Amino acid sequence: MQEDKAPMTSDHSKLKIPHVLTVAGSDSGAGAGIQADIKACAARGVYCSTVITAVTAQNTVGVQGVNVVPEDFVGEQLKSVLSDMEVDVVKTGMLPSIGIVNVLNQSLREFPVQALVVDPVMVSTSGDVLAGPSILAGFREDLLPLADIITPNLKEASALLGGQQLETVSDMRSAAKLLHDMGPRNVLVKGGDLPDSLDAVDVFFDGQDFYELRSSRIKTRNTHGTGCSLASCIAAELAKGSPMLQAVKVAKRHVESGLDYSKDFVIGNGVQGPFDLLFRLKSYAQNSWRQVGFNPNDLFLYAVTDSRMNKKWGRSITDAVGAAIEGGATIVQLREKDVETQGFLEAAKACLKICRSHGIPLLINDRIDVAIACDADGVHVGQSDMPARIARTLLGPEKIIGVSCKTPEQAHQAWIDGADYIGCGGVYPTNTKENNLTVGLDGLKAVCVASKLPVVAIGGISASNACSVMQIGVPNLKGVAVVSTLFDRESILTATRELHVVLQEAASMSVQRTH
Ligand SMILES: Cc1ncc(COP(=O)(O)OP(=O)(O)O)c(N)n1
Ligand SMILES: Cc1nc(C(=O)O)sc1CCOP(=O)(O)O
Ligand SMILES: [Mg+2]
Repeated sequence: MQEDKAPMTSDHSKLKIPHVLTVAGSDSGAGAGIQADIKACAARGVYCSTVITAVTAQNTVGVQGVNVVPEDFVGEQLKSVLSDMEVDVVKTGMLPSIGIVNVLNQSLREFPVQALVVDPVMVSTSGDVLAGPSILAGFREDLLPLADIITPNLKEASALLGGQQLETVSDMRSAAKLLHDMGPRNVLVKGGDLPDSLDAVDVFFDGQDFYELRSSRIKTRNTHGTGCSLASCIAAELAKGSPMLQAVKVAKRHVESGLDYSKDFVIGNGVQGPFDLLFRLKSYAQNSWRQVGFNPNDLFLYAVTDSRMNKKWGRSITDAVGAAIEGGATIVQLREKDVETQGFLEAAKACLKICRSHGIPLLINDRIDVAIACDADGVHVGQSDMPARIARTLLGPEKIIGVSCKTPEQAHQAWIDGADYIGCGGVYPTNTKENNLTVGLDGLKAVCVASKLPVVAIGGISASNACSVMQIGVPNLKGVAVVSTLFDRESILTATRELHVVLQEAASMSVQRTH
């Protein structure tokens, strides 16, 4: 042992991460199996280790091949993880041989865990058989009695019950009861394939009470992996310490949202596509997988909307935003102070469409919730709004965050908090924002000089004074943000064009000065 190395410590009290071990097959198409389990646990914020029982060649068409991992090596993987890594919950998926069922059984007796979730995978959703009838006996005799919950679909429940037909919710209740008699402490019979059912109904039985868990049926071909993901979400919630029914309900809701978010994905040519539980992929649904990121030059002509002005001139917010973009606005902020949340969200979605079609970023003033709900490009917050640091946590690393600052200290804090730019004002007195402190050109300059972030000037700026603002001679002042100059005018298009011309002239003058 090297003398200068710090001794290993076994102090695990620092942060115990909930841990699910999934014992399942690999799905090369990554919709189901081990891949789905890892995604589900990640989405639920739980660590996931893996024991691979088989490697399958599969895609959206079906299963083309299965290579079963020798049972000794499954045992070796189980021992590696269970002997060392403090697993809370074991979740099983594809167990393709009776030998593997036996090895698992022995391992669980040697290394007991808090809970065992058994998803009795036998037939893939494409109809391919993943575990033959010989395994049924192993399931029934060895695994079900150890399980805290089993999660069969209708076909699997029927197979475990010797081929009994299950066609109604009442059949599902009887099946849940019979399966419960085989030893598991809880049973969830999934009714996704129930004929003539408008809702998706699952029956949960805890040995005493039945619960019919209903949700609306989401029309999509992308359902491959829902079973594995549901069982993994249940395991993840149990690992966090949730009671069983609560874990099942949360998992079901999570899978439903995943189905909804990924319902329009086009992956593969087969009849059944994968769905994805990593919600951030939802932005794919809006085609916003374009490269994202903040370009400080976008602050050049920053249009900030105002619902009162639109009302006064009798125009819709979408017309206002469209005209500002046509006139040369390079970024748009929706600052709708007196609209209700639902109206704001609808307006934001409509404006986002227009902005995306022109490659113009759209930010939301104050309302992080609305920005998240419509997947806007970012937010602008002031000193008494949601702190930028928290906004960053909520919005993630890619979204744009702007912060209003009137002093160098605030500018420094905005940088520490992970903001992308600073809005500094009021440069001049303004009627748009009540009781706004005017900092003047000197105040603007002091903030720009202190700021490590790009700055946009705001407050009382118009085509007649924008040139003086841009000429204060600091390289990180990137543009002006304006409300009334654009939106309290008869023609937004003309007003934006006028300001754009002035800003371009100011920019070319500053280029001439530096040469
Ligand atoms: C670009 C830009 N700069 C400053 C502000 C003002 O934000 P805030 O101080 O939060 O005031 P309200 O706009 O919320 O009244 C801004 N909106 N945009
Ligand atoms: C929204 C806002 N913030 C300001 C600040 O000083 O932070 S001034 C302001 C209003 C800007 O409107 P107009 O362009 O009509 O003067
Ligand atoms: Mg604000």
